[in-house]
Amino acid sequence: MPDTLNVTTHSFTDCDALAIALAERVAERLREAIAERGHALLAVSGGSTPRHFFEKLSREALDWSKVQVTLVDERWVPESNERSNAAMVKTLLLQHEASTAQFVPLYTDAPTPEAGLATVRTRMASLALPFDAVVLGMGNDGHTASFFPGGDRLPEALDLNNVARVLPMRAAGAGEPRITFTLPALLDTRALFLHIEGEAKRQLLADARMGLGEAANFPVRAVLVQQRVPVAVYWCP
Ligand SMILES: O=C(O)[C@H](O)[C@@H](O)[C@H](O)[C@H](O)COP(=O)(O)O
Repeated sequence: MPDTLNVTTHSFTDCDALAIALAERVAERLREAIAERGHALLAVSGGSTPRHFFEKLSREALDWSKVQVTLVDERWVPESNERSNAAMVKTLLLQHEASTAQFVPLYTDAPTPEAGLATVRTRMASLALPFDAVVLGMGNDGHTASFFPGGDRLPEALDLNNVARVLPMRAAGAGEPRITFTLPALLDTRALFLHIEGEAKRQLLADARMGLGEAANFPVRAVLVQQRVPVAVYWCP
């Protein structure tokens, strides 16, 4: 059901149905890209929400050897750390059918994201942009990717005229330093999904979209009000 010009919400009665539907939709985009261009590029989120979606997507039959997978953002921790998004993607997504996909990490072994930035930028320059699908999540504080409220480089990250694709980000609510694709980089996609679960996030997203109260300043609002690419919200209770 279209909510506004740019946001369409797909609501599911249970989260298993959502994971199946989102996996099918993303797989379809990847197959189309491979048919049209010979390769596909997918960016996914970390955090806890996408786990079930990753498992479903990993079983989708397509030529995964032609797919590059990266993250919309990463916590600056090695893969041995349980908070590593890369480790989760490798375990839950790059298995089964998807085991032959090429993973392009945002993390390097530099001590900080600032110190690793040049290496990450070089690595990301090899991506065959635009993305074919970007799957965002959202935190309870209204962040998406690493666009955290109060983030030290938030204005730069949300600046639609910024030519930088990746930026370090530090914020009180982030847990650890982060590295993130910028908003204009993430909007350079053929399909944009926002996957959220639970009533609290549904309400928060609705408030952010309407610009109500505290949510008017939540970074996720920048994704909802931009007019570059339609947003498909996938929600389950
Ligand atoms: O590294 C991360 O933290 C994510 O990429 C982040 O942007 C995530 O999407 C939200 O924090 C939601 O996280 P949950 O799914 O755990 O609520």
